Amino acid sequence: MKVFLSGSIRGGRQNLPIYQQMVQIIENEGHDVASLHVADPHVEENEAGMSESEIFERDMHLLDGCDCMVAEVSLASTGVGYEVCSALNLGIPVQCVYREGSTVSAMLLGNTNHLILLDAYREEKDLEALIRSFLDFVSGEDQVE
Ligand SMILES: O=c1[nH]c(=O)n([C@H]2C[C@H](O)[C@@H](COP(=O)(O)O)O2)cc1CO
Repeated sequence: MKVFLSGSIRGGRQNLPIYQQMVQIIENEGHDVASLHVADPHVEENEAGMSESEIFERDMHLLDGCDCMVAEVSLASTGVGYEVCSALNLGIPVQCVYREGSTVSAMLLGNTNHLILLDAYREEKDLEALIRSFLDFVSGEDQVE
């Protein structure tokens, strides 16, 4: 599957190691991350030559080609919120993961859309099982034969 990883950029980069770990988890499961730039420590320098609309169009185009989204929502990021909402509007299933105790928006926590799954993790090591379970569910691998 093609997976869109969504994570904060201008909302703060302090969780970059978590985004990098998420890429590893998704790739180890045999899937492709369409938005590798989110986990790139040099994303802002790399994209300095792109206009704001080029960044927006590139991401929306990438999202449109994805089977699902995994979003890290521990930090408040306008772009992540926009991407989650865009995925839901496109009918793309979204897993939102966040560290326990984070201040997560009610627009996510209170969202009853059947395509959104919210999963809190206590430690980074808990992420792998959560993400793997979501990817298996979306790809249909956990369905009874
Ligand atoms: O330079 C960028 N490149 C880019 O791909 N994005 C997308 C991907 C991220 O999942 C999300 C981050 O949004 P924000 O920058 O508002 O935290 O938006 C966001 C920016 C900057 O807003």
